[in-house]
Amino acid sequence: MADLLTAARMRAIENAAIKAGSVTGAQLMESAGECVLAAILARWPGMAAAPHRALVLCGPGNNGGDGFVVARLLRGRGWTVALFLAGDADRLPPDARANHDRWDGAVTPYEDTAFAREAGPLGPQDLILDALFGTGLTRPVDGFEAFRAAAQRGGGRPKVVAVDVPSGLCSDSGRVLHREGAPAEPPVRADLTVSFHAEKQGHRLADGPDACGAIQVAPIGLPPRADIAAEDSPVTLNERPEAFDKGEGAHKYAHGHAIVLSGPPGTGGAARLAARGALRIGAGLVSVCCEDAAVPEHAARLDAVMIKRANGADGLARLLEDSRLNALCLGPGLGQGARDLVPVALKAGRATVLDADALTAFAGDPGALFGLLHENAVLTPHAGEFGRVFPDIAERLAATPDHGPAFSKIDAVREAAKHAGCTILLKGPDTVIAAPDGRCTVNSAHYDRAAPWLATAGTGDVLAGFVTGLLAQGMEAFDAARIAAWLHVEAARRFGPGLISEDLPEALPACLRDLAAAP
Ligand SMILES: NC(=O)C1=CN([C@@H]2O[C@H](COP(=O)(O)OP(=O)(O)OC[C@H]3O[C@@H](n4cnc5c(N)ncnc54)[C@H](O)[C@@H]3O)[C@@H](O)[C@H]2O)[C@@H](O)CC1
Ligand SMILES: [K+]
Repeated sequence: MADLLTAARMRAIENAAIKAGSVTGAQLMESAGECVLAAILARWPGMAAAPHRALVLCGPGNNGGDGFVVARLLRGRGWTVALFLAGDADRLPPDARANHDRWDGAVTPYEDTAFAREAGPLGPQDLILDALFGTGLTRPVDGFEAFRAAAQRGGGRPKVVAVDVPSGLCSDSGRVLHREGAPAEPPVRADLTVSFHAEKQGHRLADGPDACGAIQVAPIGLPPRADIAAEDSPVTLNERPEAFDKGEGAHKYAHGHAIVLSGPPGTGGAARLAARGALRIGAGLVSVCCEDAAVPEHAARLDAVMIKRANGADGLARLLEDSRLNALCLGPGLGQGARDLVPVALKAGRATVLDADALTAFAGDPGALFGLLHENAVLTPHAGEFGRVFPDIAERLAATPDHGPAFSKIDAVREAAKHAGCTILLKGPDTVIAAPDGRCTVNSAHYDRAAPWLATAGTGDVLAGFVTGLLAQGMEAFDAARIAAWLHVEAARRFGPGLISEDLPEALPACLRDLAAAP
Protein backbone atom coordinates (compact mmCIF):
# COMPACT_ATOMS: atom_id res chain seq x y z
CA MET A 1 0.00 0.00 0.00
CA ALA A 2 1.35 3.42 -0.93
CA ASP A 3 1.72 5.94 1.87
CA LEU A 4 -0.13 9.25 1.90
CA LEU A 5 2.14 11.81 3.53
CA THR A 6 1.59 14.87 5.64
CA ALA A 7 3.76 17.92 5.01
CA ALA A 8 5.60 17.22 8.27
CA ARG A 9 6.36 13.67 7.28
CA MET A 10 7.55 14.73 3.82
CA ARG A 11 9.86 17.29 5.41
CA ALA A 12 11.18 14.66 7.83
CA ILE A 13 11.92 12.29 4.94
CA GLU A 14 13.73 15.04 3.03
CA ASN A 15 15.69 16.13 6.07
CA ALA A 16 16.70 12.57 6.93
CA ALA A 17 18.01 11.98 3.39
CA ILE A 18 19.87 15.29 3.34
CA LYS A 19 21.36 14.62 6.78
CA ALA A 20 22.44 11.14 5.73
CA GLY A 21 24.30 12.75 2.83
CA SER A 22 22.50 10.75 0.17
CA VAL A 23 21.18 13.87 -1.55
CA THR A 24 21.27 17.65 -1.22
CA GLY A 25 18.33 20.04 -1.12
CA ALA A 26 19.54 21.56 -4.37
CA GLN A 27 19.55 18.15 -6.07
CA LEU A 28 16.03 17.46 -4.83
CA MET A 29 14.81 20.76 -6.21
CA GLU A 30 16.48 20.22 -9.57
CA SER A 31 15.03 16.76 -9.72
CA ALA A 32 11.58 18.07 -8.79
CA GLY A 33 11.74 20.60 -11.64
CA GLU A 34 12.91 17.97 -14.12
CA CYS A 35 10.07 15.67 -13.10
CA VAL A 36 7.47 18.42 -13.55
CA LEU A 37 8.77 19.15 -17.03
CA ALA A 38 8.85 15.46 -17.97
CA ALA A 39 5.26 15.00 -16.76
CA ILE A 40 4.07 17.99 -18.80
CA LEU A 41 5.74 16.83 -21.99
CA ALA A 42 4.47 13.28 -21.53
CA ARG A 43 0.91 14.42 -21.00
CA TRP A 44 0.70 16.89 -23.88
CA PRO A 45 2.77 15.62 -26.81
CA GLY A 46 2.11 18.89 -28.68
CA MET A 47 4.11 20.67 -26.01
CA ALA A 48 6.96 18.20 -26.47
CA ALA A 49 6.91 18.58 -30.26
CA ALA A 50 7.43 22.34 -30.35
CA PRO A 51 8.14 25.18 -27.93
CA HIS A 52 5.18 27.22 -26.71
CA ARG A 53 4.53 29.96 -24.19
CA ALA A 54 4.53 29.57 -20.43
CA LEU A 55 3.65 31.77 -17.50
CA VAL A 56 5.42 30.60 -14.36
CA LEU A 57 4.08 31.78 -11.02
CA CYS A 58 6.66 31.45 -8.23
CA GLY A 59 5.89 31.83 -4.53
CA PRO A 60 8.09 32.81 -1.58
CA GLY A 61 9.24 29.31 -0.57
CA ASN A 62 10.72 26.16 -2.05
CA ASN A 63 7.61 25.55 -4.14
CA GLY A 64 8.61 28.75 -5.89
CA GLY A 65 12.14 27.34 -6.15
CA ASP A 66 10.76 24.41 -8.14
CA GLY A 67 9.08 26.97 -10.39
CA PHE A 68 12.39 28.67 -11.14
CA VAL A 69 13.86 25.29 -12.17
CA VAL A 70 10.96 24.51 -14.52
CA ALA A 71 11.15 28.00 -16.02
CA ARG A 72 14.86 27.52 -16.79
CA LEU A 73 14.29 24.06 -18.29
CA LEU A 74 11.41 25.27 -20.48
CA ARG A 75 13.50 28.17 -21.70
CA GLY A 76 16.28 25.72 -22.49
CA ARG A 77 13.84 23.99 -24.83
CA GLY A 78 13.13 27.23 -26.64
CA TRP A 79 9.90 28.18 -24.85
CA THR A 80 8.94 31.79 -24.28
CA VAL A 81 8.66 32.08 -20.53
CA ALA A 82 7.32 34.95 -18.43
CA LEU A 83 8.06 34.52 -14.75
CA PHE A 84 6.15 36.19 -11.93
CA LEU A 85 7.33 36.17 -8.33
CA ALA A 86 4.86 36.62 -5.48
CA GLY A 87 7.25 37.54 -2.71
CA ASP A 88 10.59 39.07 -2.02
CA ALA A 89 13.59 37.57 -3.84
CA ASP A 90 15.86 38.47 -0.93
CA ARG A 91 13.83 36.33 1.44
CA LEU A 92 13.71 33.18 -0.65
CA PRO A 93 15.08 30.10 1.16
CA PRO A 94 18.62 29.16 0.01
CA ASP A 95 17.86 26.53 -2.66
CA ALA A 96 15.05 28.62 -4.13
CA ARG A 97 17.31 31.67 -4.07
CA ALA A 98 20.02 29.75 -5.91
CA ASN A 99 17.56 28.84 -8.64
CA HIS A 100 16.27 32.39 -8.76
CA ASP A 101 19.86 33.47 -9.42
CA ARG A 102 20.30 30.86 -12.17
CA TRP A 103 17.21 32.15 -14.00
CA ASP A 104 18.46 34.49 -16.67
CA GLY A 105 15.13 36.05 -17.65
CA ALA A 106 13.11 38.82 -16.10
CA VAL A 107 11.51 38.36 -12.68
CA THR A 108 8.29 40.35 -12.61
CA PRO A 109 6.59 40.92 -9.26
CA TYR A 110 3.13 39.30 -9.44
CA GLU A 111 0.50 41.90 -10.09
CA ASP A 112 -2.86 41.23 -11.77
CA THR A 113 -2.62 43.72 -14.64
CA ALA A 114 0.83 42.58 -15.77
CA PHE A 115 -0.18 38.93 -15.49
CA ALA A 116 -3.41 39.47 -17.44
CA ARG A 117 -1.46 41.19 -20.21
CA GLU A 118 0.86 38.18 -20.58
CA ALA A 119 -1.97 35.66 -20.23
CA GLY A 120 -4.19 37.26 -22.89
CA PRO A 121 -2.67 35.56 -25.94
CA LEU A 122 -2.17 32.12 -24.31
CA GLY A 123 -3.88 29.21 -26.07
CA PRO A 124 -4.51 25.53 -25.30
CA GLN A 125 -0.95 24.48 -26.18
CA ASP A 126 0.41 26.99 -23.66
CA LEU A 127 1.04 26.59 -20.00
CA ILE A 128 0.54 28.29 -16.65
CA LEU A 129 2.67 26.78 -13.90
CA ASP A 130 1.39 27.19 -10.36
CA ALA A 131 4.49 27.16 -8.14
CA LEU A 132 3.09 29.59 -5.58
CA PHE A 133 2.56 27.50 -2.45
CA GLY A 134 3.12 23.83 -1.74
CA THR A 135 3.35 21.90 1.49
CA GLY A 136 4.34 25.06 3.37
CA LEU A 137 0.94 26.74 3.06
CA THR A 138 0.06 28.23 6.43
CA ARG A 139 -2.68 30.75 5.71
CA PRO A 140 -5.36 31.57 3.14
CA VAL A 141 -4.20 32.68 -0.30
CA ASP A 142 -5.38 36.11 -1.39
CA GLY A 143 -5.41 37.78 -4.78
CA PHE A 144 -4.25 36.18 -8.02
CA GLU A 145 -7.49 37.20 -9.75
CA ALA A 146 -5.80 37.39 -13.14
CA PHE A 147 -4.41 33.88 -12.69
CA ARG A 148 -7.89 32.66 -11.81
CA ALA A 149 -9.43 34.41 -14.80
CA ALA A 150 -6.83 33.06 -17.24
CA ALA A 151 -7.40 29.51 -16.03
CA GLN A 152 -11.17 29.76 -16.29
CA ARG A 153 -11.31 31.19 -19.77
CA GLY A 154 -13.42 29.00 -22.13
CA GLY A 155 -12.20 26.23 -24.41
CA GLY A 156 -9.08 27.98 -25.64
CA ARG A 157 -7.56 28.28 -22.20
CA PRO A 158 -4.00 27.28 -21.40
CA LYS A 159 -3.16 24.17 -19.38
CA VAL A 160 -2.63 24.74 -15.67
CA VAL A 161 -0.04 22.57 -13.94
CA ALA A 162 0.33 22.70 -10.17
CA VAL A 163 3.67 21.95 -8.56
CA ASP A 164 3.09 19.59 -5.63
CA VAL A 165 -0.38 20.95 -4.73
CA PRO A 166 -2.70 23.56 -6.20
CA SER A 167 -1.94 26.73 -4.26
CA GLY A 168 -4.44 27.43 -1.51
CA LEU A 169 -5.14 23.77 -0.84
CA CYS A 170 -3.87 22.42 2.47
CA SER A 171 -1.77 19.38 1.60
CA ASP A 172 -2.62 17.55 4.84
CA SER A 173 -6.40 17.93 4.70
CA GLY A 174 -7.33 18.70 1.10
CA ARG A 175 -9.28 21.66 2.42
CA VAL A 176 -9.17 25.18 1.06
CA LEU A 177 -7.76 27.56 3.65
CA HIS A 178 -10.01 30.57 4.09
CA ARG A 179 -10.96 33.14 6.70
CA GLU A 180 -13.92 32.91 9.03
CA GLY A 181 -16.96 34.41 7.29
CA ALA A 182 -15.26 34.52 3.89
CA PRO A 183 -16.32 32.03 1.23
CA ALA A 184 -13.96 29.13 0.56
CA GLU A 185 -12.95 30.05 -2.94
CA PRO A 186 -11.45 26.91 -4.44
CA PRO A 187 -7.87 27.10 -5.67
CA VAL A 188 -7.32 27.52 -9.38
CA ARG A 189 -8.14 24.06 -10.65
CA ALA A 190 -5.15 22.35 -12.23
CA ASP A 191 -5.28 20.09 -15.27
CA LEU A 192 -2.35 18.20 -13.79
CA THR A 193 -0.67 18.21 -10.39
CA VAL A 194 2.83 16.80 -10.18
CA SER A 195 3.90 15.80 -6.69
CA PHE A 196 7.10 14.36 -5.36
CA HIS A 197 8.14 11.07 -3.78
CA ALA A 198 4.65 10.09 -2.57
CA GLU A 199 1.13 11.44 -2.65
CA LYS A 200 0.14 13.82 0.11
CA GLN A 201 -3.03 13.22 2.13
CA GLY A 202 -4.63 16.30 0.61
CA HIS A 203 -4.46 14.84 -2.89
CA ARG A 204 -7.10 12.33 -1.82
CA LEU A 205 -9.29 14.22 0.65
CA ALA A 206 -12.07 16.80 0.53
CA ASP A 207 -11.52 19.38 -2.25
CA GLY A 208 -8.11 17.97 -3.17
CA PRO A 209 -8.98 15.64 -6.05
CA ASP A 210 -11.11 18.23 -7.82
CA ALA A 211 -8.45 20.92 -7.44
CA CYS A 212 -5.61 18.65 -8.60
CA GLY A 213 -7.33 17.58 -11.82
CA ALA A 214 -5.02 14.61 -12.29
CA ILE A 215 -2.20 13.55 -10.04
CA GLN A 216 1.20 12.25 -10.95
CA VAL A 217 3.88 11.35 -8.44
CA ALA A 218 7.52 11.55 -9.42
CA PRO A 219 10.51 10.02 -7.63
CA ILE A 220 13.07 12.72 -6.86
CA GLY A 221 15.86 10.63 -5.40
CA LEU A 222 14.61 9.98 -1.87
CA PRO A 223 14.85 6.48 -0.40
CA PRO A 224 11.66 4.47 -1.06
CA ARG A 225 10.62 4.09 2.55
CA ALA A 226 12.33 6.32 5.03
CA ASP A 227 13.07 5.11 8.49
CA ILE A 228 11.96 8.16 10.41
CA ALA A 229 10.57 8.44 13.87
CA ALA A 230 6.93 9.53 13.80
CA GLU A 231 4.12 9.57 16.29
CA ASP A 232 1.65 7.83 14.03
CA SER A 233 2.04 5.03 11.55
CA PRO A 234 1.66 6.38 8.01
CA VAL A 235 -1.71 6.62 6.38
CA THR A 236 -2.02 4.51 3.25
CA LEU A 237 -3.98 4.70 0.05
CA ASN A 238 -6.37 1.75 0.04
CA GLU A 239 -5.23 -0.18 -2.99
CA ARG A 240 -6.17 -3.52 -4.56
CA PRO A 241 -6.28 -5.96 -1.63
CA GLU A 242 -4.83 -9.41 -1.44
CA ALA A 243 -7.15 -12.19 -2.63
CA PHE A 244 -9.14 -13.92 0.06
CA ASP A 245 -10.24 -17.35 -1.00
CA LYS A 246 -13.08 -19.49 0.25
CA GLY A 247 -11.04 -22.55 -0.67
CA GLU A 248 -12.34 -25.49 -2.64
CA GLY A 249 -14.85 -27.79 -1.04
CA ALA A 250 -15.03 -25.83 2.19
CA HIS A 251 -18.28 -26.28 4.07
CA LYS A 252 -20.70 -23.36 4.27
CA TYR A 253 -20.52 -23.40 8.07
CA ALA A 254 -16.79 -22.71 7.84
CA HIS A 255 -17.54 -19.28 6.38
CA GLY A 256 -19.72 -18.02 9.12
CA HIS A 257 -23.33 -17.10 9.56
CA ALA A 258 -24.11 -13.42 9.22
CA ILE A 259 -27.27 -11.92 10.69
CA VAL A 260 -28.74 -8.69 9.37
CA LEU A 261 -31.36 -7.24 11.67
CA SER A 262 -34.35 -5.66 10.02
CA GLY A 263 -37.01 -3.25 11.24
CA PRO A 264 -40.80 -3.21 11.10
CA PRO A 265 -42.82 -4.39 8.07
CA GLY A 266 -42.48 -2.20 5.01
CA THR A 267 -38.92 -1.07 5.75
CA GLY A 268 -37.00 -4.22 5.00
CA GLY A 269 -35.37 -3.26 1.71
CA ALA A 270 -32.22 -1.87 3.27
CA ALA A 271 -31.65 -5.00 5.37
CA ARG A 272 -32.20 -7.22 2.33
CA LEU A 273 -29.62 -5.21 0.37
CA ALA A 274 -27.10 -5.60 3.17
CA ALA A 275 -27.87 -9.33 3.42
CA ARG A 276 -27.40 -9.84 -0.30
CA GLY A 277 -24.06 -8.03 -0.06
CA ALA A 278 -22.93 -10.22 2.84
CA LEU A 279 -23.84 -13.35 0.92
CA ARG A 280 -22.16 -12.34 -2.33
CA ILE A 281 -18.92 -11.42 -0.58
CA GLY A 282 -18.70 -14.92 0.76
CA ALA A 283 -20.43 -15.42 4.10
CA GLY A 284 -21.42 -19.10 4.31
CA LEU A 285 -24.94 -18.34 5.49
CA VAL A 286 -26.85 -15.11 5.79
CA SER A 287 -30.14 -14.53 7.58
CA VAL A 288 -32.32 -11.51 7.86
CA CYS A 289 -33.63 -11.37 11.41
CA CYS A 290 -36.98 -9.70 11.97
CA GLU A 291 -40.05 -9.57 14.17
CA ASP A 292 -43.00 -11.86 13.33
CA ALA A 293 -44.94 -9.15 11.55
CA ALA A 294 -42.16 -8.58 9.00
CA VAL A 295 -41.70 -12.24 8.06
CA PRO A 296 -44.22 -12.34 5.17
CA GLU A 297 -42.59 -9.36 3.47
CA HIS A 298 -39.12 -10.89 3.63
CA ALA A 299 -40.37 -14.37 2.73
CA ALA A 300 -41.78 -12.96 -0.48
CA ARG A 301 -38.45 -11.44 -1.43
CA LEU A 302 -35.71 -13.77 -0.23
CA ASP A 303 -34.36 -17.09 -1.44
CA ALA A 304 -30.71 -17.77 -0.66
CA VAL A 305 -30.88 -15.40 2.28
CA MET A 306 -32.75 -17.06 5.14
CA ILE A 307 -35.13 -15.55 7.70
CA LYS A 308 -34.85 -15.76 11.46
CA ARG A 309 -37.45 -14.45 13.86
CA ALA A 310 -36.66 -12.43 16.94
CA ASN A 311 -39.08 -10.12 18.68
CA GLY A 312 -37.45 -7.22 20.47
CA ALA A 313 -34.34 -7.19 22.61
CA ASP A 314 -35.24 -10.39 24.49
CA GLY A 315 -35.82 -12.22 21.25
CA LEU A 316 -32.46 -11.11 19.93
CA ALA A 317 -30.69 -12.16 23.13
CA ARG A 318 -32.23 -15.63 22.84
CA LEU A 319 -31.27 -15.89 19.18
CA LEU A 320 -27.68 -15.00 19.95
CA GLU A 321 -27.36 -17.94 22.31
CA ASP A 322 -26.56 -19.80 19.09
CA SER A 323 -22.80 -19.29 18.87
CA ARG A 324 -22.71 -20.15 15.16
CA LEU A 325 -24.21 -16.74 14.41
CA ASN A 326 -20.87 -14.97 14.30
CA ALA A 327 -21.36 -11.62 12.57
CA LEU A 328 -24.11 -9.06 12.99
CA CYS A 329 -25.24 -6.04 11.03
CA LEU A 330 -27.49 -3.48 12.67
CA GLY A 331 -28.67 -0.25 11.13
CA PRO A 332 -30.02 -0.42 7.61
CA GLY A 333 -33.79 0.08 7.96
CA LEU A 334 -33.67 -0.91 11.61
CA GLY A 335 -35.87 1.97 12.78
CA GLN A 336 -36.87 2.88 16.33
CA GLY A 337 -35.94 -0.47 17.85
CA ALA A 338 -32.25 0.19 17.32
CA ARG A 339 -31.70 1.80 20.73
CA ASP A 340 -32.72 -1.43 22.53
CA LEU A 341 -31.20 -3.89 20.09
CA VAL A 342 -27.69 -2.43 19.76
CA PRO A 343 -26.70 -3.03 23.42
CA VAL A 344 -27.87 -6.65 23.21
CA ALA A 345 -25.88 -7.20 20.03
CA LEU A 346 -22.71 -5.60 21.38
CA LYS A 347 -22.90 -7.42 24.70
CA ALA A 348 -23.02 -10.70 22.77
CA GLY A 349 -19.43 -9.93 21.71
CA ARG A 350 -19.86 -10.89 18.07
CA ALA A 351 -18.22 -9.12 15.17
CA THR A 352 -20.73 -6.33 14.63
CA VAL A 353 -21.32 -3.63 12.05
CA LEU A 354 -23.27 -0.58 13.18
CA ASP A 355 -24.63 1.65 10.47
CA ALA A 356 -27.45 4.15 9.85
CA ASP A 357 -30.24 3.85 12.48
CA ALA A 358 -27.98 1.95 14.87
CA LEU A 359 -25.79 5.07 15.08
CA THR A 360 -28.53 7.68 14.90
CA ALA A 361 -30.21 5.96 17.86
CA PHE A 362 -27.41 7.30 20.07
CA ALA A 363 -27.69 10.94 18.98
CA GLY A 364 -27.71 13.08 22.10
CA ASP A 365 -26.28 10.30 24.23
CA PRO A 366 -23.30 8.82 22.37
CA GLY A 367 -21.62 8.03 25.68
CA ALA A 368 -24.09 5.18 26.11
CA LEU A 369 -22.59 3.55 23.02
CA PHE A 370 -18.92 3.89 23.90
CA GLY A 371 -19.03 1.65 26.95
CA LEU A 372 -20.38 -1.17 24.79
CA LEU A 373 -18.12 -1.04 21.76
CA HIS A 374 -15.34 -3.57 21.33
CA GLU A 375 -12.52 -4.14 18.88
CA ASN A 376 -14.63 -6.47 16.74
CA ALA A 377 -17.09 -3.70 16.00
CA VAL A 378 -17.08 -1.53 12.90
CA LEU A 379 -19.00 1.73 12.65
CA THR A 380 -19.83 2.81 9.09
CA PRO A 381 -21.30 6.32 9.39
CA HIS A 382 -21.81 8.92 6.70
CA ALA A 383 -20.92 12.47 7.69
CA GLY A 384 -24.27 13.17 9.38
CA GLU A 385 -24.22 9.97 11.43
CA PHE A 386 -20.59 10.59 12.38
CA GLY A 387 -21.65 13.97 13.76
CA ARG A 388 -24.32 12.34 15.92
CA VAL A 389 -21.89 9.89 17.51
CA PHE A 390 -18.82 12.14 17.64
CA PRO A 391 -20.25 15.68 17.89
CA ASP A 392 -17.07 17.27 19.27
CA ILE A 393 -14.84 15.83 16.58
CA ALA A 394 -17.34 16.71 13.85
CA GLU A 395 -17.46 20.27 15.14
CA ARG A 396 -13.70 20.60 14.77
CA LEU A 397 -13.93 19.22 11.25
CA ALA A 398 -16.64 21.76 10.41
CA ALA A 399 -14.67 24.72 11.81
CA THR A 400 -13.24 27.18 9.28
CA PRO A 401 -9.80 25.97 8.16
CA ASP A 402 -8.11 29.36 8.51
CA HIS A 403 -4.57 28.09 8.97
CA GLY A 404 -2.54 25.13 7.82
CA PRO A 405 -2.19 22.30 8.35
CA ALA A 406 -5.96 22.13 8.86
CA PHE A 407 -7.78 19.44 10.85
CA SER A 408 -8.46 16.69 8.32
CA LYS A 409 -10.95 13.89 7.85
CA ILE A 410 -8.04 11.56 8.61
CA ASP A 411 -7.38 13.33 11.93
CA ALA A 412 -11.09 13.11 12.72
CA VAL A 413 -11.54 9.41 12.01
CA ARG A 414 -8.30 8.42 13.73
CA GLU A 415 -9.37 10.29 16.83
CA ALA A 416 -12.84 8.75 16.69
CA ALA A 417 -11.43 5.22 16.37
CA LYS A 418 -9.15 5.75 19.36
CA HIS A 419 -11.97 7.17 21.42
CA ALA A 420 -14.48 4.47 20.47
CA GLY A 421 -11.98 1.59 20.63
CA CYS A 422 -13.19 0.13 17.35
CA THR A 423 -12.77 0.49 13.60
CA ILE A 424 -14.50 3.48 12.04
CA LEU A 425 -15.27 3.83 8.34
CA LEU A 426 -16.41 7.36 7.49
CA LYS A 427 -18.05 7.28 4.08
CA GLY A 428 -17.65 9.61 1.13
CA PRO A 429 -15.78 9.68 -2.15
CA ASP A 430 -12.84 9.99 0.24
CA THR A 431 -13.76 7.20 2.64
CA VAL A 432 -11.42 7.14 5.62
CA ILE A 433 -11.00 3.96 7.66
CA ALA A 434 -9.14 3.92 10.97
CA ALA A 435 -8.49 1.35 13.69
CA PRO A 436 -7.91 2.18 17.35
CA ASP A 437 -4.26 1.08 17.04
CA GLY A 438 -3.56 3.94 14.59
CA ARG A 439 -3.83 2.09 11.28
CA CYS A 440 -5.55 4.30 8.76
CA THR A 441 -6.29 4.10 5.05
CA VAL A 442 -8.11 6.26 2.53
CA ASN A 443 -10.39 4.53 0.06
CA SER A 444 -10.38 7.11 -2.67
CA ALA A 445 -12.98 6.98 -5.44
CA HIS A 446 -11.15 9.60 -7.45
CA TYR A 447 -9.03 10.02 -10.54
CA ASP A 448 -8.83 6.64 -12.30
CA ARG A 449 -11.11 5.09 -9.65
CA ALA A 450 -13.88 7.68 -9.75
CA ALA A 451 -17.28 6.07 -9.16
CA PRO A 452 -19.89 8.84 -9.21
CA TRP A 453 -22.63 6.23 -9.66
CA LEU A 454 -22.20 5.24 -6.00
CA ALA A 455 -24.14 8.36 -5.02
CA THR A 456 -27.47 6.55 -5.13
CA ALA A 457 -29.87 5.23 -2.49
CA GLY A 458 -28.95 2.02 -0.72
CA THR A 459 -25.28 1.74 -1.64
CA GLY A 460 -24.31 2.32 1.99
CA ASP A 461 -26.53 -0.59 3.06
CA VAL A 462 -24.69 -2.86 0.64
CA LEU A 463 -21.33 -1.66 2.00
CA ALA A 464 -22.43 -2.53 5.55
CA GLY A 465 -23.35 -5.96 4.21
CA PHE A 466 -19.97 -6.39 2.52
CA VAL A 467 -18.17 -5.63 5.79
CA THR A 468 -20.46 -8.01 7.69
CA GLY A 469 -19.87 -10.78 5.17
CA LEU A 470 -16.11 -10.49 5.54
CA LEU A 471 -16.37 -10.43 9.34
CA ALA A 472 -18.46 -13.61 9.16
CA GLN A 473 -15.56 -15.26 7.35
CA GLY A 474 -13.33 -14.45 10.29
CA MET A 475 -11.61 -11.39 8.93
CA GLU A 476 -10.28 -8.84 11.41
CA ALA A 477 -12.32 -5.62 11.65
CA PHE A 478 -9.97 -3.11 9.98
CA ASP A 479 -9.14 -5.53 7.14
CA ALA A 480 -12.81 -6.28 6.60
CA ALA A 481 -13.61 -2.58 6.38
CA ARG A 482 -10.81 -1.71 3.97
CA ILE A 483 -11.38 -4.69 1.67
CA ALA A 484 -15.14 -4.13 1.61
CA ALA A 485 -14.64 -0.46 0.77
CA TRP A 486 -12.28 -1.27 -2.07
CA LEU A 487 -14.60 -3.88 -3.54
CA HIS A 488 -17.57 -1.53 -3.20
CA VAL A 489 -15.89 1.00 -5.50
CA GLU A 490 -14.61 -1.74 -7.77
CA ALA A 491 -18.10 -3.20 -8.20
CA ALA A 492 -19.53 0.23 -8.96
CA ARG A 493 -16.84 0.93 -11.53
CA ARG A 494 -17.39 -2.41 -13.18
CA PHE A 495 -21.12 -1.79 -13.50
CA GLY A 496 -20.78 1.87 -14.46
CA PRO A 497 -23.57 4.31 -15.40
CA GLY A 498 -27.10 3.37 -14.46
CA LEU A 499 -25.94 1.59 -11.32
CA ILE A 500 -28.52 1.07 -8.57
CA SER A 501 -27.64 -0.45 -5.24
CA GLU A 502 -29.09 -3.87 -6.17
CA ASP A 503 -26.42 -4.11 -8.88
CA LEU A 504 -23.49 -3.89 -6.48
CA PRO A 505 -23.70 -7.41 -5.01
CA GLU A 506 -24.27 -8.79 -8.51
CA ALA A 507 -21.17 -7.03 -9.86
CA LEU A 508 -19.07 -8.54 -7.09
CA PRO A 509 -18.36 -12.03 -8.46
CA ALA A 510 -16.41 -10.61 -11.42
CA CYS A 511 -14.38 -8.43 -9.06
CA LEU A 512 -13.62 -11.40 -6.82
CA ARG A 513 -12.59 -13.47 -9.85
CA ASP A 514 -10.17 -10.72 -10.85
CA LEU A 515 -8.75 -10.51 -7.35
CA ALA A 516 -8.15 -14.23 -7.29
CA ALA A 517 -6.49 -14.11 -10.72
CA ALA A 518 -4.18 -11.19 -9.94
CA PRO A 519 -0.59 -12.17 -9.19
N1 LIG B 1 14.26 20.31 -0.11
C1 LIG B 1 13.00 20.47 -0.05
O1 LIG B 1 12.49 20.80 1.01
C2 LIG B 1 12.16 20.30 -1.27
C3 LIG B 1 10.99 21.02 -1.39
N2 LIG B 1 10.28 20.96 -2.49
C4 LIG B 1 9.22 21.94 -2.72
O2 LIG B 1 9.10 22.80 -1.64
C5 LIG B 1 7.77 22.93 -1.23
C6 LIG B 1 7.71 23.23 0.22
O3 LIG B 1 8.48 24.40 0.40
P1 LIG B 1 8.31 25.35 1.65
O4 LIG B 1 8.31 24.56 2.89
O5 LIG B 1 9.33 26.39 1.49
O6 LIG B 1 6.86 25.92 1.51
P2 LIG B 1 6.07 26.67 0.35
O7 LIG B 1 6.95 26.97 -0.80
O8 LIG B 1 4.86 25.89 0.11
O9 LIG B 1 5.62 28.04 1.01
C7 LIG B 1 6.25 28.53 2.16
C8 LIG B 1 6.33 30.03 2.17
O10 LIG B 1 5.10 30.63 1.88
C9 LIG B 1 4.67 31.44 2.97
N3 LIG B 1 3.23 31.32 3.00
C10 LIG B 1 2.51 30.26 3.37
N4 LIG B 1 1.20 30.48 3.16
C11 LIG B 1 1.12 31.72 2.59
C12 LIG B 1 0.06 32.50 2.12
N5 LIG B 1 -1.19 32.06 2.15
N6 LIG B 1 0.32 33.71 1.61
C13 LIG B 1 1.57 34.17 1.54
N7 LIG B 1 2.62 33.47 1.99
C14 LIG B 1 2.41 32.26 2.49
C15 LIG B 1 5.40 30.93 4.16
O11 LIG B 1 5.52 31.91 5.13
C16 LIG B 1 6.73 30.55 3.51
O12 LIG B 1 7.50 31.69 3.30
C17 LIG B 1 7.12 21.63 -1.64
O13 LIG B 1 5.74 21.78 -1.84
C18 LIG B 1 7.86 21.33 -2.92
O14 LIG B 1 7.23 21.96 -4.02
C19 LIG B 1 10.84 20.32 -3.68
O15 LIG B 1 11.70 21.24 -4.25
C20 LIG B 1 11.60 19.10 -3.33
C21 LIG B 1 12.66 19.39 -2.33
K1 LIG C 1 1.70 24.92 -6.05
